[in-house]
Amino acid sequence: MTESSRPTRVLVLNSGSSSVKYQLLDMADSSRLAVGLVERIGEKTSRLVHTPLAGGPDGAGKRERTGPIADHTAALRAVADELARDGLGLDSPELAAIGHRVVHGGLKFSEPTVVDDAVCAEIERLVPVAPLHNPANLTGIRTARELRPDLPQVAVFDTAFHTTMPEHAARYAIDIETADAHRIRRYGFHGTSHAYVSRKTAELLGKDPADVNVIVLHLGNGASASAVAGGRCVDTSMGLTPLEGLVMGTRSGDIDPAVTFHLERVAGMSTDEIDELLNKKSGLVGLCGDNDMREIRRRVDEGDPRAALAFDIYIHRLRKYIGAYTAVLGRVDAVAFTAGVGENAAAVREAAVAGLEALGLAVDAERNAVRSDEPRIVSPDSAGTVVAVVPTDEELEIAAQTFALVGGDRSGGEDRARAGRADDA
Ligand SMILES: Nc1ncnc2c1ncn2[C@@H]1O[C@H](COP(=O)(O)OP(=O)(O)O)[C@@H](O)[C@H]1O
Ligand SMILES: CC(=O)OP(=O)(O)O
Ligand SMILES: [Mg+2]
Repeated sequence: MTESSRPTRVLVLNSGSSSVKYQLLDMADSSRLAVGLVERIGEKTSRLVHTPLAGGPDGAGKRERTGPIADHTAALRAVADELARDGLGLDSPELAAIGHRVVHGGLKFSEPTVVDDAVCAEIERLVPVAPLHNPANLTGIRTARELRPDLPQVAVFDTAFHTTMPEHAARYAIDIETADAHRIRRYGFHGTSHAYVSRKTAELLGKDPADVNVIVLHLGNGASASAVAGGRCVDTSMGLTPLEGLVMGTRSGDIDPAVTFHLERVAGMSTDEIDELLNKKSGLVGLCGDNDMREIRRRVDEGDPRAALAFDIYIHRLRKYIGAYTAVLGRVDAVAFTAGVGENAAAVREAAVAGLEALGLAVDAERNAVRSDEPRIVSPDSAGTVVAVVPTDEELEIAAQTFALVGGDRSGGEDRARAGRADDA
């Protein structure tokens, strides 16, 4: 780095309840310098996998270490040590900022925001509506601030992209005073992915995002659908929390809310037990004991009826959302599949649109079977609506938003961040 050049590197942290995923990117050319993952934090068998990529994208220098990592603070210190071993330490003057995925930003944050004490306090206030995610996000931010107090830390919120939803999509039909008193409404999540994928889908179609209507199906462990009209989110399947909507790895998605009263009154379960049941013991794992779609497909192919039922319920819900968002959008230019399941499970894509020719939807078996990291069309040329696989890249999007906010130097970011905020949550 010469004296006049500005730092261009951004470290992105995605802290989950028991894991930290991270990437170091150079935003001068959007290249990746290192990627890694710490998993099973808090257990004896924690594992850190670190891959430096500066010497080439083959991952040849991959390093792995196992052994207890007590908490997220220890995990981030271990990540900092690994980066330092490659000469990419957090003390580097080439680091422009650290970007953090924050799952719940309420209504206050519709833009990426430079973190200060007030922002931390707001993320903390939202813990009850993102109990699996916000506490880990906050620990990541606090540790990173301790390690580099001089560096801008930018929070990029999962909820931000969905703040454009119209009131009729964002509100629940419950007593309006009660809802407002407790800020109960639909916020939506995975917004960084929905924004990135809807934009990439327009690119794949050779069109301006403003001219394209897309249904994005983000199918990972957590899963959500969104309806994006001309680049703006108009509806999404997750709600007050990431529990609503599609069937997920361990979450139920939509249920009759009276199921919870019934569990309490008739089954004698506590609120915490019901929370745990719906968030961690439901969805695919609750239905068939597995939450990994690869394993479920293997069992389906072997004729396992429980796995087949779980798969069918998952697909049925997905198809209902495709139908619903077709009605919400009126005209659908593309349906884009993304995240671990959406990008890799051809059987899910095929089943999700089977028999929907009347909606213009179909997959071409040969195209659908292709494995690739590139965005690609899997529908036949004759289909009225494009079905596409568009790999998501939340880390790149977080890095880009972070870098754009701090302007590649350490001034000005805060004012712009504040200007981007809505009035109140
Ligand atoms: N080849 C594959 N076929 C089917 N499913 C896959 C494949 N690879 C990954 N998955 C699914 O992707 C899921 C993880 O997706 P991902 O987007 O990484 O989730 P998250 O970010 O929520 O951890 C796994 O649970 C697994 O079911
Ligand atoms: C919001 C959410 O569900 O995130 P994840 O898929 O990472 O659990
Ligand atoms: Mg994910």
